[in-house]
Amino acid sequence: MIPASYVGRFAPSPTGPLHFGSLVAALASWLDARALGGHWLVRMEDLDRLRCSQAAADIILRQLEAYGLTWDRAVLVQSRRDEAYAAALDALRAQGAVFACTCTRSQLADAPRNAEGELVYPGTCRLHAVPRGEHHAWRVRVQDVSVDFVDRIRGVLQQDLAREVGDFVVRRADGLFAYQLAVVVDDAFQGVTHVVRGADLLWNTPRQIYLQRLLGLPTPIYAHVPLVTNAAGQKLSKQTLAPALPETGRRAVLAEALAALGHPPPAELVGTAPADLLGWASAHWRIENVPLHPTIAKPLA
Ligand SMILES: Nc1ncnc2c1ncn2[C@@H]1O[C@H](COP(=O)(O)OP(=O)(O)OP(=O)(O)O)[C@@H](O)[C@H]1O
Ligand SMILES: N[C@@H](CCC(=O)O)C(=O)O
Ligand SMILES: [Zn+2]
Repeated sequence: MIPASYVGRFAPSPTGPLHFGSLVAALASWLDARALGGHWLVRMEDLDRLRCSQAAADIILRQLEAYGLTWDRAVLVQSRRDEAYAAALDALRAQGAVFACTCTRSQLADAPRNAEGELVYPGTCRLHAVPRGEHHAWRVRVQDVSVDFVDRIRGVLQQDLAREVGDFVVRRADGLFAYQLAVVVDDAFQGVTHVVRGADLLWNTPRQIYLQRLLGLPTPIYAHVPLVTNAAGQKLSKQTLAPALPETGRRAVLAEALAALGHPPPAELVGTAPADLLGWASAHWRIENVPLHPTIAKPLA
């Protein structure tokens, strides 16, 4: 069934140019929006001012354009949205859903870790009614609930938030708002109905749904596409030195990205212009054909 109004989005962090892995995520999100007659938005997630730059944001937009991934409406930039995030934090404070945490990294060094290697907050500052000290983070008090959601690719998923994540940070001690809060506020602000993104973010989803419920915001429909890995089996990323998307040979790269998403173009279309490949792909897009396994090796990585 085609939704009455579909809004999708791609939300890169402008810490460097897009690589083949980010192209696969952007392409999946764009195709899903176009195939279902929706709008597709771009949001620059530049919360971390030190790691992000305007130059990288400009390059990303140029890369998306060059690969034919056109967006609707103006690009939303998170570094200009502090007021909205502060209002959301106030709303959480007003309902006693957050507490100030003064734990330092070293104090938390022995805390348990979850399967993703993330620290599970041991609850140290939960019971302090007032902040102890000036520099403190704000953490959401996670009740003993499990969050269920249906991923369009991965099916029904469930996470015991208290056990697997614990109270999580919504504003860091250095004053920066956390990704989890910003993404929830902005997805709602932009009217996003469908999130299609990489599986590296799969287990962030329950935290985001938890915040949406606390803030009275709608929950989008989620789909997480497989992560592209390099020859060493690592996620393609800036940290693993994934090369920037090439400026030549885009047709072949796009065909490779479509194949990674379970939509290899027919032989006669390989080598045609990006717009033709994308036209074919949006007409043939079936999210159920996206591979289910969590990673895909990039042949030439
Ligand atoms: N190797 C990958 N395979 C599939 N999707 C990916 C991969 N790397 C990033 N993505 C997706 O790209 C989107 C934009 O993320 P962004 O470009 O900010 O990547 P990132 O994870 O910050 O990259 P990096 O790890 O290179 O810093 C997200 O939806 C993310 O899930
Ligand atoms: N900016 C996030 C992605 C946000 C999202 O798609 O929810 C990242 O760098 O991975
Ligand atoms: Zn603490």
